[in-house]
Amino acid sequence: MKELEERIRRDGIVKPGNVLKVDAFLNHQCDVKLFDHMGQEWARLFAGKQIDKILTIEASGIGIACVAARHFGDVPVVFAKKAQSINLDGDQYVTKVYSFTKQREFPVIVSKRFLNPGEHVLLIDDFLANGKAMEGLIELCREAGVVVEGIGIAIEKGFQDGGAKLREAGYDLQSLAIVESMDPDTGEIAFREA
Ligand SMILES: O=P(O)(O)OC[C@H]1O[C@H](OP(=O)(O)OP(=O)(O)O)[C@H](O)[C@@H]1O
Ligand SMILES: O=c1[nH]c(=O)c2nc[nH]c2[nH]1
Repeated sequence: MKELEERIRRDGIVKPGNVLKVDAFLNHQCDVKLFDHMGQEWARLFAGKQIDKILTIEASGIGIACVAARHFGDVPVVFAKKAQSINLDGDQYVTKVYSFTKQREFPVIVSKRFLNPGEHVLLIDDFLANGKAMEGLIELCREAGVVVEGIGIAIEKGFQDGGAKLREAGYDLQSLAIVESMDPDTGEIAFREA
């Protein structure tokens, strides 16, 4: 998606350690108009699929998933929580995920009330790196008996192996921008050709 690639080139900062900082528009300050265009693009890419619900993971996936839902018939958005809370009651699907930016493991929790067997779910997130967040969500979906119709990612870092693993496993993975390489010294970013 050209608009997203141009925005990454303009406002993204390449940091050491394979980190792309896009907090000016994606995961701290949010450009809602850009999110809307991303939702529109996913709706085009997943056209014809049955999507009953969107599932994402806190924190950065939530805003993007909510705006995207407007393009999927206002389906509900469920986000997996990364901490237990007195507000989380009843039966839960729980797994663990290693957080790329926080560099530690978190529980990943969804109340059983919000994932019903047989539902068709679209997974959405801001980043795909090593695939740990997606693996966690897929595990919860497997436990719940829901069908993963597709995976929509804003930025995939193609030089990390999350995307390759998911495609190999047969998932319909649609990343709006795939960073092929990035250089923290020059700030140069190369995208995979569509
Ligand atoms: O493919 P992976 O290696 O799992 O990396 C991608 C995940 O990393 C980030 O989550 P993180 O927990 O770092 O930050 P967040 O709380 O801002 O979402 C991002 O939001 C994705 O969920
Ligand atoms: O802001 C971010 N930049 C990244 O490079 C990244 N990788 C996973 N999650 C990420 N979040």
